[in-house]
Parts: sequence; structure tokens; C-alpha cells
Amino acid sequence: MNADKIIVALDVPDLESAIALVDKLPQVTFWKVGLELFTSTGPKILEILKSQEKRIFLDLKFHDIPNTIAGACRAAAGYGVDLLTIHATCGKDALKAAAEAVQIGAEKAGTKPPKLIAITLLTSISARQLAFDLKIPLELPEFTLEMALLAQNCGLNGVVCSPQEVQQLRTSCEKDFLLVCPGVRPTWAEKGDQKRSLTPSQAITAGADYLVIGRPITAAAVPELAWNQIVEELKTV
Ligand SMILES: O=C(O)c1cc(=O)[nH]c(=O)n1[C@@H]1O[C@H](COP(=O)(O)O)[C@@H](O)[C@H]1O
Repeated sequence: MNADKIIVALDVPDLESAIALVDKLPQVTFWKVGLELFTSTGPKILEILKSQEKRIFLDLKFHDIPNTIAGACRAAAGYGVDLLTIHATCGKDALKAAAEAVQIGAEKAGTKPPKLIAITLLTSISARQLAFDLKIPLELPEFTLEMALLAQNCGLNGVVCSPQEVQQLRTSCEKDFLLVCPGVRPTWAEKGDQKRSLTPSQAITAGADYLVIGRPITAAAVPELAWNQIVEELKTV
């Protein structure tokens, strides 16, 4: 069912707001805990979500040298989360170290290793910014493909990519390589800082395995209505 493919971003400042949102949306089975909430609450929020049998995407977007990445991935894997992020631009050695470390960390904690997924290029970056601010001399689709192939070759389980690139990655990467798409915007939602977006139905049609959706649901006047509208849209796919 397509509703199971929606991961809702729990981007709130503290534990109380997080619990209130989770309680308001009992139909959500997969939550993303990102930098804001994890920095504020630490692993406490993960325990709460697990006690409710929710799946968890721990989005800490690690970006560091191989030794530090390995230590962080070992620790994060011990939480027994389902997905974990690292930036592909950490490079080959760090990605390989991360892939090995999640196995070691999970084994030590007696839990299942998370699927390790790499950020290809943040969905808040436009083609113009890639060229003129970051000085990357590749076309955007080529750059994201290179990052995805790098992650795949280093043994990662998938990537985070914009829905605009998902079709190309679906055809170029292995069949079971996970494609997780933030930057998803229903036609009625504001784009905000997202630069490379598509609608939920377009993203699923293009081949996304999961959609990460935050503000269109969590900042809506009635989050449950926004959720229902997105689920209805996905029934048409
Ligand atoms: O790793 C992510 O989840 C992520 C990668 C990316 O390139 N772009 C991106 O928006 N995200 C996350 O996806 C969520 C999108 O939230 P909204 O823009 O509110 O729907 C945020 O929590 C971001 O941190």
C-alpha cells in the first residue's frame, strides 16, 4: 500500500511537540528523526517511537573523516533504527567504513543493521547553485548519478535523491537499491526551501521507494487532513 511509503519528517524542536504530533497522526507508521529533534532530545525520541512499533529513519546526515564516520555509524546502528543517512560526498573510504560499521554496531547491540543511505545532493540545491556556488563542473543529473553509483559501489543500501532524478537512478542502479525522496510537494503545498520537487504521485510513478514529507503535513492547519489528502492522491497511482 502506498501509504506505507510515506515517511513523515518529525522536524519539531522538542520532545513534547514530537509526542503531540505522533499522537495526532497514529496512522503514520514511519517517522524521520532528523538533526533538530535528535540534537534536542537525543535517543529518547527513538525509544518512544519504538515502544509504539513505528519504523524510524534516523537522518543524521553524517559527513566526516572515515574514522569518525565509522564510530558514529557503529553508535547509531546500536539504536536499532531502520534507515540511517550519510553524505555521499564523504568519499569512498568513509562510505565503505560506514557500511562496515553499521554491521558491527548492530551486531554488538544485538539488533538488525539499518539500511545505510547516502545523500546524493540536497534537494534544496538548484542546478544553478551546484554550478555557481559549489563550483561542481557536472550537470546536476550527472552529479547525482555519480554520487548514487559511488554509494552503490561502496556497499550502501540506497540513496536520498530528489524526485526529479529518481527515474534516471531507477534505471541506472540495482533493482533493490533504495531510492528515498524528500522534496515532495503536493500541488496545494508551498515549496519553501525545496528546489527540486515533484508531487507525491509523480515521485512514486517515477520509481521512488519512499517519500519523505514534512511541512506539507506537519505544518498544515489539520495534519490529519493533509495526510489523508496525500494518501488519496497516492491511491490514483
Ligand atoms: O535526508 C533527508 O531526509 C533530506 C535530504 C534532502 O536532500 N532534502 C531534504 O529535505 N531532506 C529532509 O527531508 C525533510 C523534508 O521536509 P519538508 O521540506 O518539510 O517536506 C527534512 O526533514 C529534510 O531534512
